[in-house]
Amino acid sequence: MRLIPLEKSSNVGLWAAQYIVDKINAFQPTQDRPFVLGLPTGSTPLETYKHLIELYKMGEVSFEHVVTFNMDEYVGIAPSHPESYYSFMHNNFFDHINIQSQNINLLNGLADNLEEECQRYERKIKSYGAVHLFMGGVGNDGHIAFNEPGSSLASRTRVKTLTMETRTANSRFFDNDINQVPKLALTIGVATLLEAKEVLTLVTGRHKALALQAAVEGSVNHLWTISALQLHQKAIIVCDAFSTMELKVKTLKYFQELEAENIRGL
Ligand SMILES: N[C@@H]1[C@@H](O)[C@H](O)[C@@H](COP(=O)(O)O)O[C@@H]1O
Repeated sequence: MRLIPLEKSSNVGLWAAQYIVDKINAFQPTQDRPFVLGLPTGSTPLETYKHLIELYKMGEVSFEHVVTFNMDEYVGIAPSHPESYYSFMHNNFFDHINIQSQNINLLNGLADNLEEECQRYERKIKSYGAVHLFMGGVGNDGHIAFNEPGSSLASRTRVKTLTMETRTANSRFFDNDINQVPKLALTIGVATLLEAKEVLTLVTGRHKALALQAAVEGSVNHLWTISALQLHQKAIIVCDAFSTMELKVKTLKYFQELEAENIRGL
């Protein structure tokens, strides 16, 4: 695992955006050989999306031959709902870049048969071989995508019941009314995520400190699904200073020294 400890949360977005752009450009994607990018929602990646849009507008990257797969979607709200992940992705990213609409993949939380929808998604990912780079965030309780505490580390895309903690955290997007927050979601599984060639996780803020500790210093444990990243060959966590509060000084120093070249000035 690589841990990139940066000072400010704004630097996390900048670092991640530049990393993604460099990966896409090095891959030199074409129509027949697209770059496959996995994407999250949430407040944390907003800064990254902002920088990706800027880099696109500056001509530093093209998304014409990029295929995207989102991590998750609420069950029971229409794509047109302002808080659907469909709306989030279009408003904050897709509508501002040159991605082709047929290259955008999101789970459909209104599908008649949710099980079949999840299997369709898994098949679609497999049809591209693998996701080249999956960006993600983490919940306060260490969940990745919507793989809540206790999720099987072998899980695949499926329907998941959201915990009270997640619904409470996300109620800020639903007029602070937990009753408006969907109780179910569709989410890629932990195993689905681990099959990506590379996983880039963004962690910012004091409220994520325990999750970061579980990811880096904890043992692999289904109660903190983020810890499954320890099983991945190429996992990168990029974080700000606030989120490192629960790490041992020794741990932090170790990664700071390892990454000295990559974090200079950030
Ligand atoms: N399903 C999403 C996760 O993918 C995301 O990582 C998490 C944290 O979001 P935020 O970045 O807003 O803290 O929120 C939701 O639960």
